[in-house]
Amino acid sequence: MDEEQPDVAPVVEATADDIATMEIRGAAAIGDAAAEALAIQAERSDASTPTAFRDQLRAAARELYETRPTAVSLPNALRYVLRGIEGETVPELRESTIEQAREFQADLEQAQERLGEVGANRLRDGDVVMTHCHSTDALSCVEAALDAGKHVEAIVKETRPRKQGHITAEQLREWDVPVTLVVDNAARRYLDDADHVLVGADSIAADGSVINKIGTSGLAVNARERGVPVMVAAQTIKLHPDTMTGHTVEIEMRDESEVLSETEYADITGGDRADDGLTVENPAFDVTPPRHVDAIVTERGQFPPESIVTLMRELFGETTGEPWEV
Ligand SMILES: O=C(COP(=O)(O)O)[C@H](O)[C@H](O)COP(=O)(O)O
Repeated sequence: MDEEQPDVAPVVEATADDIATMEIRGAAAIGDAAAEALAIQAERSDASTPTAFRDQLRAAARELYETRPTAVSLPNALRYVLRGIEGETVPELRESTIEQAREFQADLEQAQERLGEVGANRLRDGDVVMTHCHSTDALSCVEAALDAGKHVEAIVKETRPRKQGHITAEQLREWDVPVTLVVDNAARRYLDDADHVLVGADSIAADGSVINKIGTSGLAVNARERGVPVMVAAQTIKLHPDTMTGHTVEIEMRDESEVLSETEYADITGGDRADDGLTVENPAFDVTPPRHVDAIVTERGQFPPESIVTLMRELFGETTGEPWEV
């Protein structure tokens, strides 16, 4: 008989679903939502013993962890909360879990602000940035530059297939930043008009490789060829500690329906769904090697990609592991 699964609050399942379906998207937002879900799990737990409480929390963390594999902000958020919990009784454990989650969320917000100030120092008055996908870490650099009185303009890549660039364009227009929206294939042409490529990250590996939205690596290669510096804005929850011990970052493969509608599929195959001659691949992220990155901007300062491992070791030591596993 299956061992009875510990009760997980419905809001945790709803949050996990929102992350998996990208209702909640972007590494920072995903980390924040995971911490929030653990806090609510703790608040609503009906556990009668400390062991039952911890079992429920681990089950909630596993459910959240299994949503999307690439943004390390998700496991880093789960580790931060689960590792910091103290207490002997259920009320003590409940309070400690909520406290840890709120601390993580506050740190996230402060880190993004500090990161923005560091990144803004790299932006001169009148600079043009080219963006890819939608990164709140990257845009915090633009916001800080605007707050410092600098004029910034943006060339925004739409970022197929889900066009997250539209979110970036909307945010920049709210800040009255002039925006030129282009299709992804136009990026190389418009690099001539850009002073920086400014992107975010889902994970940063120990060798300085940057895992971010699909298309980032090609943009970085073109930027290098055009002599446009590539700035990666990534707070330290994006550092992927498992890569210090040789693990690689899983690249999420998303559904073909994001690339091709049923109608388009039928048009191509003449309506023959059984046509196995058509394959649609939809990797959501790619890996940009450190040689194509000029600076990784964090809340702890900026780092050449080759030296990010020193910060990773300082912050994460050798400890990684998955405290949600029984
Ligand atoms: O690749 C994406 C989002 O991918 P998706 O839309 O598939 O989640 C973003 O550039 C990073 O997550 C950084 O975002 P932030 O700086 O906001 O953490």
